[in-house]
Amino acid sequence: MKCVICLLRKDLRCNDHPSFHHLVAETHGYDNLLPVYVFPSHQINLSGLVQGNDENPHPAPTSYVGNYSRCGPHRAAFIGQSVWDMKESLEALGSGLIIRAGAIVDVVRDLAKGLEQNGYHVGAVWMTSHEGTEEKADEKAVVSLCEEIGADSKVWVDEKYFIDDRDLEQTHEELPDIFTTYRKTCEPLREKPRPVLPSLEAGSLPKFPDLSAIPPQTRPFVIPETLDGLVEALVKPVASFLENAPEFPEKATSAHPFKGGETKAMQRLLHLIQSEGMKNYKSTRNGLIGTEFSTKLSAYLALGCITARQIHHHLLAYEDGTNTAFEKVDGYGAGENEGTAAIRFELLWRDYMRLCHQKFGDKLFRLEGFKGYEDGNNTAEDKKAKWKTANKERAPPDQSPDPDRVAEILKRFNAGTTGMGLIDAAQRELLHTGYASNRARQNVASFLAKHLDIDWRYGAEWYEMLLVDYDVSSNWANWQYVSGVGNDPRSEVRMFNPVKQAFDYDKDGEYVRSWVPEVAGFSKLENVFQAWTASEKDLEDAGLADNIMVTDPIKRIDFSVDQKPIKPGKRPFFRRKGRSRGSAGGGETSRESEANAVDASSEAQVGNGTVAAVEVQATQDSAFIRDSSAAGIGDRSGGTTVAPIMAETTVREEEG
Ligand SMILES: Cc1cc2nc3c(=O)[nH]c(=O)nc-3n(C[C@H](O)[C@H](O)[C@H](O)COP(=O)(O)OP(=O)(O)OC[C@H]3O[C@@H](n4cnc5c(N)ncnc54)[C@H](O)[C@@H]3O)c2cc1C
Repeated sequence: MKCVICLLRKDLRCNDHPSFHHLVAETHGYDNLLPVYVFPSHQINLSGLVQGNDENPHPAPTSYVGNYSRCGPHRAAFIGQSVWDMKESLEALGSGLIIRAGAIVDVVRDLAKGLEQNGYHVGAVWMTSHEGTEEKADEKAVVSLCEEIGADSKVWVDEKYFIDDRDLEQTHEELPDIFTTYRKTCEPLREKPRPVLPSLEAGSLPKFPDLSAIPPQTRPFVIPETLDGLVEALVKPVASFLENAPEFPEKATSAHPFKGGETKAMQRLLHLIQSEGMKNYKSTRNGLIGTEFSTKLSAYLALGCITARQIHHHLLAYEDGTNTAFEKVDGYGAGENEGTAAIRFELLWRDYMRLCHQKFGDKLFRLEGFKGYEDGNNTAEDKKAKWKTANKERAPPDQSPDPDRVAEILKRFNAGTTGMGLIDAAQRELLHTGYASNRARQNVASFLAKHLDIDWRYGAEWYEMLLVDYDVSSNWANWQYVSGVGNDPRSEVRMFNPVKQAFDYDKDGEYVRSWVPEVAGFSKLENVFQAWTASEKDLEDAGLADNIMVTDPIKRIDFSVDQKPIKPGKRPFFRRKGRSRGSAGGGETSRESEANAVDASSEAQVGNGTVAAVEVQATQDSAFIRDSSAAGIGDRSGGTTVAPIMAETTVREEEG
């Protein structure tokens, strides 16, 4: 009996799955199909799956710069749920899923050998292509193994993206370095995705092999027999990742309480259309609190529980009025609207991040980013020297702040005790829930890379550990973008003012108050967003006078809503050294100006016990002149002339 092994990785869905579809719709010559998922030892800590007193033969996978776990508890649970859902869905279709742990190629070798011994000939191993150095190495290893054992191999195109790779206008090398230029080659976006593949019907897949013929999981691992058991085993070794982590605050709620899997992904998608979440997306996407402000589809997309074209397809049905399930929704049958267009735009960003990864390869993980050291006006030495590290071996002898201080800052950055309210709230939300909004992520990345000048890869790796929706391309390329080493054409001058951002996007301080309960009692927003600005009395009343966020904030930003610098008298623990600069008013327009102007030339030193000068003064208005005529849906900048000192600080955008 001829069997094909279908190795699943980040394609954890039954529907709109090319290789399953092929097995149902085309002639192929396989009698049996064995779907397999392997928890990969190089990315997930497998110690919780080890039986008895045996030892895990694989070292705990940790990151390169920060030595953090590669996959933390939130994503470990989400992956476990997604795999289990896949198993149940395949069983409902009359097939099944074998779950294994270890090195992918070893698992495939063992399975192929055992199946051959039990009367099944493994004719082929199929897998879907995924980005990532390790993913590519696994693909190569499996292809070599197939050559060794005389089986065919096939690496399928990853079809979970918006525009199919085969329909792109350009090769990887030709990919424009500016998103807008790329986007223009794809318009109109609504016409670009391929149709979704037909749903699978029960009994349509080739037969699952006899269970008795499938070799068991090799020692020392044991795969639990229940979902709860599996999730517990995956989470256990990585559950504790931060000493003295702040407690989950009583008043905070997770924006991402969702469970993994194709079934949940589809439920979420239908809910988003039926609740008008998609229609209203453009105006709500910058929210910070609750489940409804953006789609929360990212984790499902990252694991391939859903494809971007499935999202598009359902939006089409709503826009074209072809699915009565949506007939009561405002805008049914009325064509593309602002919200649905904006979703497509974001999905294209996701495509673009992956294409950049393909174009630049391992530069994705380098400190100097896609840009490299030779780009721009600065020398390679200047560029290298900008980045502070906690690594004593790599730090130059005169690094300021020194590596110990950087290590301390990083601990506080990770724990959310920097004293910068928005950043602390975002970091605490992340560590408790595995999610933070795009707005919060941009601010966090900008804070680390542009305000503190710390090697941005610490942040990217921390995100890699904690994000439930971690995706190698989206995470690292976004970190590069915000850190100014990636594909942001105005990266040198663009940075976020996290205080102004908090005033703009957390208007009542609800987000910061809920995740940083220490500051919840302050009545003035500026105190909520930077506790050190509170009066001595208010600090005493709040029990914060000796709190490190007040006595040693990592950064102080001189910002007030009335555009007046904060008076020195209001800073009880703050010795002002420098003169802050004023800024010209300008006025931001629309969603395009997503960040806010700061004086990049008055950048701070990282606080060093004794406090640095007042580094940044920002006003509510940013000082740039905008030609808003160029901005359309999705365009976040339009043509922009940047004023000499103050710079526009939009997010992720685009050509000037
Ligand atoms: C520093 C940083 C790190 C990030 N790391 C990741 C990551 O590891 N994985 C990830 O999926 N996204 C990442 N993003 C992008 C974005 O923040 C998330 O996709 C988004 O917040 C997820 O929430 P959502 O699904 O509700 O998004 P929505 O606002 O509902 O957007 C819809 C979908 O569009 C895509 N999308 C939206 N914004 C972006 C973007 N900037 N880049 C790429 N795709 C986007 C996502 O697939 C998202 O699910 C990162 C952004 C920043 C600034």
